[in-house]
Amino acid sequence: MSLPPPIPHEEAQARLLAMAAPLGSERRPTGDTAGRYLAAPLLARRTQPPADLSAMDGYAVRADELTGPWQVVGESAAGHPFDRALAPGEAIRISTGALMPQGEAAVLLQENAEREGNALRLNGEDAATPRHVRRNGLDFAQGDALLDAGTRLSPAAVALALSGGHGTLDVGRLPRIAVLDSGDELAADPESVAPHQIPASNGAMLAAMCKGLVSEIDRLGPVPDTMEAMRAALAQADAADVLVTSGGASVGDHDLVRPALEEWEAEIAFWRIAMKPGKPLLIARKGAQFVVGLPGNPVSSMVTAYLFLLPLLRRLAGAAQPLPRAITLPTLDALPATGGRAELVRARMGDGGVTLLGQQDSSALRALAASEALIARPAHAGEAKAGDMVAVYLLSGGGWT
Ligand SMILES: Nc1nc2c(c(=O)[nH]1)N[C@H]1C(S)=C(S)[C@@H](COP(=O)(O)OP(=O)(O)OC[C@H]3O[C@@H](n4cnc5c(N)ncnc54)[C@H](O)[C@@H]3O)O[C@H]1N2
Ligand code: MOO
Repeated sequence: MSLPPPIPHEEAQARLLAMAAPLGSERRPTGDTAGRYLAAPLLARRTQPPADLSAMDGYAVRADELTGPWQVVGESAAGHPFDRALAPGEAIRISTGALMPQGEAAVLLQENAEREGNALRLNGEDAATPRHVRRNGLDFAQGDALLDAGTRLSPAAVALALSGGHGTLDVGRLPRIAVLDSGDELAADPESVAPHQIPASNGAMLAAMCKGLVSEIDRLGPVPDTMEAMRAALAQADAADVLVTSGGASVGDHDLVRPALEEWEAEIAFWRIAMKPGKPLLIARKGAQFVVGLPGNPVSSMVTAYLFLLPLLRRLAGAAQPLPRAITLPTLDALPATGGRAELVRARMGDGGVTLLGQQDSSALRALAASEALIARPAHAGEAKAGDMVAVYLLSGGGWT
């Protein structure tokens, strides 16, 4: 069999994303949209703050009377405004977030005031100042652009949308996926594993990675290495927007994913990527459905899911920027020169940089579970010395999922 030459992973990512478009949108209560992607630009429906507010607890005074003394004539509490301008010599009690009185006014901090009955004066510390006033529209004004289409709704973005007067939001519809484990050696029950078997672990790992980006996950398999079994399993994947397979993607006699997909009438878009781990990655389409065929080795499966599957799901869910973002950090260890494939090296965060994990075999789950970052080394790179800057994807506490 003559094999297609492996393509660079950046090119493969671009080709995959160019094939995909957002699935459409649905309207959801804003409070339920964290993690979703905004389907349209969001404009403010109101101004925030809607009036000048006090930023501190204390007293509101006239802006032309910053040193007093004053007479306290009332109060503005949050939600209970004082509804007139101050006359000369007047002050009102004011709390943080409460409306300032009408007219130009300033705030005297409570800690800087001395009060006896309603008589109020400075206590020798700072005078009243307009700096403690939050001006009308400080955050945004009605009609301002708050968020772009395709933005991921972080918890803060949800708060912003609510503050902007939006009780519901149009967000991208989430894809439905099927995740298929394949291989004769896989045991479904990790507590009952014959010596010639290993527990099926990729499906659960992949499902966990996709959670939050999908509406439903159908788990299929483990599917034995026969065309009949594969045929039966694929027949159950018809409702999925994306079918994810792991294993059986390489060139062995029992690697049936590709022939089974072809028989299922999926069209192979590309197969084989110049990256380590992850060379046998396969992308196919059946009508509007995508197939992401991940390599079976657990590390290869995870890394290719991170670089291809999750970006595809994000794009389908409406993300404007679906790819993970690498940052640059010093490597604390020397790294060997690379060959013809880009390398994704499992690493941990160290003191002032990244440090590589000892076991880099693509079957090694212990090192994978310990990894907090992937160092991305280009193909044909020379040796890196300790202290050299390298591109890093953060998987833990900052993973761009
Ligand atoms: N002659 C060649 N052999 C191989 C090549 C190659 O280019 N030429 N590529 C190697 C690379 S790179 C990888 S990666 C593997 C991937 O092969 P497959 O995708 O066909 O995966 P399998 O052979 O089915 O399985 C590999 C490995 O992973 C274990 N596995 C599979 N599925 C699961 C699962 N759901 N849970 C846990 N573990 C799983 C499986 O038992 C194998 O140990 O091919 C190389 N070979
Ligand atoms: O690419 Mo395989 O994924 O090297 O083990």
